[in-house]
Amino acid sequence: MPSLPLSNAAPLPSPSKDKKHKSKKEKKDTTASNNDAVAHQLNDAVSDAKKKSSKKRKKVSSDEDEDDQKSDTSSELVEPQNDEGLKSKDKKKSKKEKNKKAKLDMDEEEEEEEEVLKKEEDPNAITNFRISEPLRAKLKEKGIESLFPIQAMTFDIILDGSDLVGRARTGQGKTLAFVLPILESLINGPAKAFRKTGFGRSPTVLVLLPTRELASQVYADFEVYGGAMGLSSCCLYGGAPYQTQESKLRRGVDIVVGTPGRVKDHIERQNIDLSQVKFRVLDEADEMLRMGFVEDVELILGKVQDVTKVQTLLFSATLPDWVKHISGKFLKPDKKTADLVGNAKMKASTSVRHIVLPCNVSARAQLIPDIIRCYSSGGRTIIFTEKKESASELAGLLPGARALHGDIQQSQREVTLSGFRSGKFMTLVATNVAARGLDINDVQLIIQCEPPRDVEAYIHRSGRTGRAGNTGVAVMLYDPRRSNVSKIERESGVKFEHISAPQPDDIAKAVGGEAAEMITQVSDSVIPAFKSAAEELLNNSGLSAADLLAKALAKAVGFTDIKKRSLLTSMENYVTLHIEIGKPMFTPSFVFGILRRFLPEEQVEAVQGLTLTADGNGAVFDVPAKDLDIYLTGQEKAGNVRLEVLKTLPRLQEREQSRGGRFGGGRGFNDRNGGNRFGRGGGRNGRFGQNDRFSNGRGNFNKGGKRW
Ligand SMILES: Nc1ncnc2c1ncn2[C@@H]1O[C@H](COP(=O)(O)OP(=O)(O)OP(=O)(O)O)[C@@H](O)[C@H]1O
Repeated sequence: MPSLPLSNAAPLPSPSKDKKHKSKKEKKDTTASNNDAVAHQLNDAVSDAKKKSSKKRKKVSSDEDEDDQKSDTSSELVEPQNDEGLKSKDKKKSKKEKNKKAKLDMDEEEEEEEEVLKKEEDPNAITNFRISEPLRAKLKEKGIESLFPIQAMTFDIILDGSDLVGRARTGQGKTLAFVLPILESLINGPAKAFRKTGFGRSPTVLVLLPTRELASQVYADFEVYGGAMGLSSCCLYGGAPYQTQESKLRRGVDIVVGTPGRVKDHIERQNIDLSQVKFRVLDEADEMLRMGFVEDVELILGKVQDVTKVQTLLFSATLPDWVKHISGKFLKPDKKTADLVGNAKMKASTSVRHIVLPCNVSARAQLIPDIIRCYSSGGRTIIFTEKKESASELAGLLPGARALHGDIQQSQREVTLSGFRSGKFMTLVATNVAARGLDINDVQLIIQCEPPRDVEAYIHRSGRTGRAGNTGVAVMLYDPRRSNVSKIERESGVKFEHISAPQPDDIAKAVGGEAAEMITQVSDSVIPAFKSAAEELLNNSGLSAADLLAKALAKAVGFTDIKKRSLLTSMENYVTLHIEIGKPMFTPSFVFGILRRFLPEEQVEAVQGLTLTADGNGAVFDVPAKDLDIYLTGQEKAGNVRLEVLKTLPRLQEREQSRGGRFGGGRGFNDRNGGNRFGRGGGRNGRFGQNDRFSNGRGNFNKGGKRW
């Protein structure tokens, strides 16, 4: 299979773009870029033009200066003007107009020069591609002046008619990588000849995506850019009324974007004729095929009349081997591959700070608001839970948060997502329904409540931030006793930053400035009104003015109390201890045996999260802060046992999860008693059964499970 270079470097536009469909200007430019001699000439021309332009600029500005000086002098005249004066003013006026015209001509010339320079400096400038004027204008309007690497790399391949498998990290613009060349092909390229026109026309483009939200996002892009080219689109997804979709299809559309379930329904209802489709796109292909949609996808794609005349494109940030294997089913043997991830170790977004933080299930709800305070930079946060119920429950516990998952009615899902996009609320708690593809402005922080079951989910969830060259933070909570953090680290190539729960100092640092700002913004008009109460407080509280002000600052940002958290489970009012006995420790039950030798049963029972250290020489566990002395004095009776309060958490032994078995399943966010407290044994099987998955257009996302 022909494969393109595995590199992250912005590729040069390929020579193939010179073959067809060029405007005069593009022809000139692209030919130059592919021919050294011409390139030289172009360079010379550019520098000549630059010189000329700077000379001209100098001339115009000196004329202007002169003129300005003269007019400055004349403006000093306050006497009524005689004829001479008027004549000289007319002269000046016409000179000024001439200069103005020269300046306008210059502006145009300069603009053109700038374009030439841009093309020279940036090989990915949109002017270097066969992108026609209306599309260029729309891209410019959206602030897009140059293509991202995956777009530049695949533009010609797609426009010239090849099937393609495309992979680039999250947020690198894969959507426009297929939208732009498809649109150009329909209007000015090979697909133009085949495109149906007129009322009731059948679609030429079919794009399939795994979720409704993603379908409507990609549809929006086709509306914007396709609309600029006079093409119409429709979006078919479940949970929305059939009627509107049907009437759009009846009127005829050029592009259909949808989820497999609803598209299949329309086929069965004979609402849609896919026989004339010339482009088939599988976006987030691996997810769609993994979710048991293979048969539906096959059925839908199989509706085209002549498969040899159809171009098929497959895109994702993750393309596991089994997808590459299956792609042979849908794509032609001479398909091209554009892989910007390739064999690179790092598969996840490189503009995201990837962090892991140990946390007991019961501590999540209290911990998350502080993580948001410390890491969201005031932007939006998306929190991922494994289960739908957990998403609803957590959204209910976090002020100003809303839930998004497959059990929520479609109309509500849309309201929620648009509220989040528009900034009506800043925290979204979602299942994997929001993991793929969603592109939401200013998402600064991703929190995953526990490690996902596979590396692809980690890559996509963390990729909801750090998009299009921006940076972001992804924090993953985990239970060190039973997590698959190392597996995710290994498979994603991410080097996780290990941190502990934010402590009062961290929180104060994060929100102290905001609190001070709030106080200083209060008008001085309040002082006379509140002064006597303030003085009374100062005199009677026994606290200094600074202490009282500290309290006021805390209260201004919502704190009436601030507690230390343990390093191990992130639980409030717990302290993390380290135990050593001068020889290796192999199992948690062995450590419990040791504790029983010198502690009353009640204290042993109160131990939380006991985990062996990675070096095998000790263990760590949490104890209630109020009983710390009982533990520390207890050790004095126990010979070679050394207990100490930890300041930083050492690397811990991880017990990797087997597929399908997870820890802590079914426990609520506030349930301290459920689950397997001492980490003995594995999780509960069937954790990823039916109710763990989000639903598709027909509520059956999980019908087949992974089959490849
Ligand atoms: N050439 C470009 N210049 C500037 N911004 C761009 C360009 N191309 C795309 N973008 C913006 O980059 C963002 C990410 O694009 P897109 O959603 O297509 O990424 P993606 O690679 O499909 O990500 P994911 O794998 O998460 O689905 C979008 O906001 C998009 O508008």
